[in-house]
Amino acid sequence: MHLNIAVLEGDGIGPEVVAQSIKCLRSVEETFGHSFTFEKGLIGASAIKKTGNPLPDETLELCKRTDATLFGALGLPEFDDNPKAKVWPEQGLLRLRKELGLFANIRPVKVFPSLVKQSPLSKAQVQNTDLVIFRELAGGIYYGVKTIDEEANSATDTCTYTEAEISRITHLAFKSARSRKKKVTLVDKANVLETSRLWRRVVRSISESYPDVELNCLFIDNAAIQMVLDPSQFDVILTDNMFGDILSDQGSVIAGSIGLLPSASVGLEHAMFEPIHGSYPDAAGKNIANPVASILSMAMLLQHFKMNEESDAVVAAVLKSFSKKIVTADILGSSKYGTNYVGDFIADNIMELDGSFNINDENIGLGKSTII
Ligand SMILES: NC(=O)C1=CN([C@@H]2O[C@H](COP(=O)(O)OP(=O)(O)OC[C@H]3O[C@@H](n4cnc5c(N)ncnc54)[C@H](O)[C@@H]3O)[C@@H](O)[C@H]2O)C=CC1
Ligand SMILES: CC(C)CC(=O)C(=O)O
Ligand SMILES: [Mg+2]
Repeated sequence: MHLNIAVLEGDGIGPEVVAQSIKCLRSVEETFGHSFTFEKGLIGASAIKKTGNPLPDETLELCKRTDATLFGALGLPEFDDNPKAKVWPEQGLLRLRKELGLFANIRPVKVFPSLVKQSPLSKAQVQNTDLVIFRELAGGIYYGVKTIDEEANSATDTCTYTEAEISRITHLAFKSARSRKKKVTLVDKANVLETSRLWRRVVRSISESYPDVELNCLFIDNAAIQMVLDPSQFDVILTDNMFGDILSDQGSVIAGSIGLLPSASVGLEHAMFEPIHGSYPDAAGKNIANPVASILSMAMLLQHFKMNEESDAVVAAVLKSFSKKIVTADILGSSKYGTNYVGDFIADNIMELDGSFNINDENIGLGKSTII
């Protein structure tokens, strides 16, 4: 298969972790006889510095005409909370997601057997954790009307959702649950927020079309507790943009490190694959960032194109790196291995599987039918 992939490295550790994914894709290309081409685009702080725009037109056009986008991370401290900044790197990512129609961000949270000890939770609490968060990605408070009144020192952010926005991701979440443990948990704040009440009405109504899937609803504050106490109780978590953003970072602690968790951002026409972490500016250029979240996001890209054997081969190589303790310091404090070394090891160990690797036990937590 030939794929033309847009590569948006972004800022901070973005370029370093994406470089490892490309290395691994070269290995997949060689092992399985595919052909991948890569076209780079600017986004984020580096795009602002070069063009004044966090999402230049060429980048948007690139992502629209290529088969898929591999994204690193963006953001730099000089822009964060800076009242003098006129534009923020994050505006580039939010606009990109909107323009590409990426309405669902699928974030699997899996505790890999060889990393159970890395979780701050006990083995009993985490060993059966295998959940996936369906985070609405194109609406909600991140996109609502904002105001700032400098004189009065007051500001507004507005959270808006429509039935159509809730409905499209809800169907995806229920379809995913059907191929998993048949359970959807809607996480919201319906005791306070009108948008959450709308979510409940729409989701409950849609759930009637999926009688084989159990639906329950949980307030976000309780969900945060439950996720730490007993993450294995969850299968598919369906939630809005901001709650999903925050809850998935919490999930990453359970898995052992935010440097492990991948995601797929999908819509009807386009798809983008991005680690859940940010640009970790303190680590930029130090060769210490964990590349696994980016590499597993790339594995989700392969799944998206039905290259399941190829995706499994990447996951198998990642698992081998865990079992041989070829990991970065966020996983094992005493580790002396850097981003590049771990990336090289994983790329070198991508090979056709001989059948002894049971992907059903060791997958990255994503049922094969979850991606549209
Ligand atoms: N998708 C994106 O591009 C995102 C961008 N951001 C931006 O990133 C910048 C930094 O934000 P933070 O809140 O510090 O979040 P962050 O995710 O960049 O880093 C938080 C902490 O997570 C750990 N971490 C993150 N990635 C890691 C990796 N690959 N390997 C090992 N450890 C890792 C580090 O301990 C780090 O201090 C900000 O400008 C923020 O707006 C934040 C989240 C997502
Ligand atoms: C710009 C932010 C919404 C990025 C982020 O934190 C995320 O998508 O996880
Ligand atoms: Mg986030």
